[in-house]
Amino acid sequence: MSSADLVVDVHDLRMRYGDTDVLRGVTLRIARGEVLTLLGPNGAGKTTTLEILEGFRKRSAGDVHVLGRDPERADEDWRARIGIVLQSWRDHGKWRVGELLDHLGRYYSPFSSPERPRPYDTGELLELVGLSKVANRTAQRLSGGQRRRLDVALSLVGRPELLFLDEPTVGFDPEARQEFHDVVHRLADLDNTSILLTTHDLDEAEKLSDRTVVLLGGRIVADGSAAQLTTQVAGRAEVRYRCGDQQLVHSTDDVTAYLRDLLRQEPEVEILEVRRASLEDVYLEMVREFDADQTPDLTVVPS
Ligand SMILES: Nc1ncnc2c1ncn2[C@@H]1O[C@H](COP(=O)(O)OP(=O)(O)OP(=O)(O)O)[C@@H](O)[C@H]1O
Repeated sequence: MSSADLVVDVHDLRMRYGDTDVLRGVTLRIARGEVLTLLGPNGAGKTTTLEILEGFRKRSAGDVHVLGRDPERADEDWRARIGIVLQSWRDHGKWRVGELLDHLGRYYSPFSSPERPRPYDTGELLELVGLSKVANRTAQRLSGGQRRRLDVALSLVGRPELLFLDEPTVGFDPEARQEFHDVVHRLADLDNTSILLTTHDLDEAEKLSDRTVVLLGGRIVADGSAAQLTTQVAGRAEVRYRCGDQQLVHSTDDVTAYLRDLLRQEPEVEILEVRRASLEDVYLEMVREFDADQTPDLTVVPS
């Protein structure tokens, strides 16, 4: 990957609060258009990492480049290219949703370019986040889920190249969550937006991201697509099927070969199901091993 394709390039990032080392050498790269989920238990240092990359927190050591710049020394021009979900608009609850987006969007006009027109057209943005019907409602009269969508809309108003989302779907109902997932997919596909998100929802990580990294003990202990992590860390899959009146279960690490033989030898097979370990199974196993003070199975998949 050339450095021009990298939106985030972090090497040996360290963060110490008092005498506690929270990040102990994080190395992480994110490519343009990539959606990456950062997983880790409470207190692992996810928010700290995001805040360092956003330029809101000074790191203790390490090299950090975001959109080619060191966030600690970046200017307004750089800031206009990243999207952060803030809740500061909540001081402006009397504004109507559409007007608030129009108003804050004006800040981004000087940073517009032919490839990336800024700001986002308000109508399009309202449509994208599913707030068109409440465009004329004041922000303070929105429901909790709608407020969260407005948070996201405001982070997108400058059509960011890189978007940071810290636990974006907390408090969403299943439908809002699904709609939000569609927004993330559209941003990555249509606008080539790179997205770094944190979540505690493993299903969400699996559905949304191209890559998942797991932060444990201040380091990244696994890095790969959900499929890579589940196959390489968990390995075997379970095949269940019914044959006559028998229900059978077989564990294998070569599902394709096993199924080929099975179907040749047992034409009566029905209700066939293949189950691989989910990302959640793999992640919980890593955390359990870590908590038990064992070295987790450090499978690092080269990106
Ligand atoms: N300003 C600070 N001063 C001292 N310690 C801090 C500070 N900010 C965070 N910490 C500590 O650093 C650790 C990592 O915190 P951080 O918020 O980055 O974790 P997290 O992975 O985002 O957790 P969560 O999943 O609970 O949001 C925690 O132990 C936290 O108490």
